[in-house]
Amino acid sequence: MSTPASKPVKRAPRPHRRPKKDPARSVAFRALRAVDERDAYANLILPSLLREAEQKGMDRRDAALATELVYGTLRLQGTYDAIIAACIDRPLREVDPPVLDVLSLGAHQLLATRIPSHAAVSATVELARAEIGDGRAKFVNAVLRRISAQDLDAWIAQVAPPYEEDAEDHLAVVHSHPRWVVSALWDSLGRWQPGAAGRAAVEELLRADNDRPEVTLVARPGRIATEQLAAELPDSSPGRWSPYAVRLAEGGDPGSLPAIQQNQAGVQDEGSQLVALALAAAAVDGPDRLWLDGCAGPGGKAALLGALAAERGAALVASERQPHRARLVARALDGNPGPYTVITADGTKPAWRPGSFDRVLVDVPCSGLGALRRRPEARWRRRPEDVAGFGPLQRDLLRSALASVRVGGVVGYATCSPHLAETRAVVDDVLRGRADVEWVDARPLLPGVPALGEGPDIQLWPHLHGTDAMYLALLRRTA
Ligand SMILES: C[S@@+](CC[C@H](N)C(=O)[O-])C[C@H]1O[C@@H](n2cnc3c(N)ncnc32)[C@H](O)[C@@H]1O
Repeated sequence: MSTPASKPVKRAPRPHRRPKKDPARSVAFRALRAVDERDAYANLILPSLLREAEQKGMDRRDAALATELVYGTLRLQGTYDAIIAACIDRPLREVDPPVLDVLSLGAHQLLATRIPSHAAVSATVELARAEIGDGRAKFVNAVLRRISAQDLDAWIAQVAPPYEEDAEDHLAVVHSHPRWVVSALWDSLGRWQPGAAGRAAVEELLRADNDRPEVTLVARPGRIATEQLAAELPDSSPGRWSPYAVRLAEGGDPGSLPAIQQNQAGVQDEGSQLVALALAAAAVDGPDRLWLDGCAGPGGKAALLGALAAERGAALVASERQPHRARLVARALDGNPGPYTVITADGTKPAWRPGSFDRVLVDVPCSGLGALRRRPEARWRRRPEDVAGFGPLQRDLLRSALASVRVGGVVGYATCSPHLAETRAVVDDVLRGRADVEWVDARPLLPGVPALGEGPDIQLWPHLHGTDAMYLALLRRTA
């Protein structure tokens, strides 16, 4: 029996397989899109996406993975962009932003986590199928396979320009900072640490910006003892410099602590604690009854100042221009052991008589280049012109603070930026030609804190002090 010539068989189309659900990567992708599209802040959008996903059953491990993916990808975006650019044959700016976000998430898993390469590629391609479609998923697959061909060090050696040719460009790619930020940080480090601002030191600083910062709490004096707060947190360790600081073990959730819920303690970087402590420790001539925080929102320093003021029978006025931030200040001060008032006011047009206060803090709006550890997207969003933009307001707020303090009283001018244009340059400009103000050396007011430079003002550094890069100048009215 002969078999009939077989007809060409028409292959049945492969059944469409739905992409697998991966809650961690999907949350991470949505967070990156929100940061990119809506200028969302990762530290605000991510917790709300996680809460939503947890209600649908996401577990803690996936939440931790999503957090690592979002923060890690945003921090190392500059390095990943250079690597992705080397793996595609068109300019990076021609890649659709959602595709680029998926690629960056994949690059982070491949180059900076312990996720095995095959799992990182397949999970990211699944994510691409679910979020941006099958066609683009193929492109993602091809690019990720190229990226997976070598490790991060090999990629950096390939894509970063040689240090000897252009040191700042090299560091910008290796440590994932915009070039202008590398330049500004290096200038400032050179000003404050002249003997220790070579390549190794600036690399340590840039690396510290890419480390996950530990969470530090402040035990507000008069409300809870530091030891008592520490006892509530078994794996915590004492602060390095502030007697009120308690450092949380990794993975702790401070929001759930009774001491935080009752305002006895707060989340506060040690650098911010030191600013408040130094201002409170500065000598004033005469009475010490009324303190002002002129830029108080959201209220971290005001809450510490209020507690310190209460200990010596002084009152605090906490002033903030934006009503919603003034409400946060009121919440932070709620239950303060001594008298305080929260007002909504423009600090450049004081709502009080000149010379009303014994101590004044102005923690002015700034570029935030000292807190890049905490705000992973900030370095990509900020522009050099922002720094110049803050200048007039910073000068006005300092002038106004000097007018608000009485003769013999002290003003603290603080920024969470080490950019010289926002720190010493502002103070020098405001003091130029004035004979009624003297510098107070801030260094002895921070006992035990090393590497504070030649004074009288101080600059803290993440790599040297483990704090945000806070700046503080203390100034006394003399006439
Ligand atoms: C760096 S933040 C202060 C942080 C605060 N000291 C803390 O530790 O929580 C600067 C604050 O100044 C406020 N601000 C901006 N312009 C102001 C003005 N003209 N008068 C008063 N506050 C102002 C901003 O709204 C912002 O809340």
